[in-house]
Amino acid sequence: MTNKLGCIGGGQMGEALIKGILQSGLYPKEQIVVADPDADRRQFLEQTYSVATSGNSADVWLTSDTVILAVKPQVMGRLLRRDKDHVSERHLIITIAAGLPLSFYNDCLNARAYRIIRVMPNTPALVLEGASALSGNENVTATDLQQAIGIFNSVGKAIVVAEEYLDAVTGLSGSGPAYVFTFTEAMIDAGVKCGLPRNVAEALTLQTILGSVNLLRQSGEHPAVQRARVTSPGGTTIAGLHVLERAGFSGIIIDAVEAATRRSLELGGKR
Ligand SMILES: NC(=O)C1=CN([C@@H]2O[C@H](COP(=O)(O)OP(=O)(O)OC[C@H]3O[C@@H](n4cnc5c(N)ncnc54)[C@H](OP(=O)(O)O)[C@@H]3O)[C@@H](O)[C@H]2O)C=CC1
Ligand SMILES: O=C(O)[C@@H]1CCC=N1
Repeated sequence: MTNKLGCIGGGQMGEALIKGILQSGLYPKEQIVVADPDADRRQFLEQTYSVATSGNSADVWLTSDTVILAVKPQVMGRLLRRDKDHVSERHLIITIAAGLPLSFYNDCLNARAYRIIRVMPNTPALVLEGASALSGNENVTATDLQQAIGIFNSVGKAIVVAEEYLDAVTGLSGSGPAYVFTFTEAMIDAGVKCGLPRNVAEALTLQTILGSVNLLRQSGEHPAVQRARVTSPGGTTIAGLHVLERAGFSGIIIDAVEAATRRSLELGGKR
């Protein structure tokens, strides 16, 4: 047992997980190694997080018992077929790639006995507020699952789901931060359009979103109940909500999550 955590792919999500894991203290920097082909990227990761890096993913398999696969789904097959001689039963393989089913990994590695956990995290892991759902294959033990839950709980909240749900998770919470950022940007612009200085619009928008989420969490009430409390008869809110619903706001959000879920299924070759 080396107890090292390896990450193959030091891009947006690899970095988010490393930063979050270091911040949480789950692994010290000495126990983390990251592989990425881009020398500038490796230098950035070394300088920013003081972790070891390598341009060759084989180094990660050699030094680590737990390996997070954080490369794009489109390059995963090539990577696994190239690295398969370095992979063994001692590895706990954790993949965060969108769409690719657990069966894909065993097919690429020509093996049935590997312990593989598929996870869909999201970028708020950077600030320890990530949302992750995960599912393991038939070889995964309760200890493996606890280890993966520990890693993703260290950067937010992790839940175990049946694998069949992971494409919908990808469409909802994996891609979700992008919808929230788009909504946030639109709210800020709306404040500016209505005459607020940009910094005022930004501060009010961020606090409104944060406060609304905390209110939902702490009250435990359905969003519709809280929405009704904001909406005075004949008042301002109903005027705004009328415009949102006439434009199909709820339907657009549902369509977006459904489209992203469909794309995840496509990436996995299911449609
Ligand atoms: N971004 C997100 O919000 C989320 C992403 N994911 C999943 O995480 C994975 C990574 O996504 P993301 O971080 O956004 O993508 P990025 O493109 O930012 O990161 C992928 C990194 O992997 C590197 N890479 C490519 N080939 C290899 C290789 N053979 N060995 C080691 N590293 C390699 C890439 O280098 P180079 O660019 O030089 O090729 C790049 O730095 C994807 O599978 C995605 O589906 C999951 C949840 C959320
Ligand atoms: O856009 C993507 O494909 C990845 C997966 C979920 C979030 N980002």
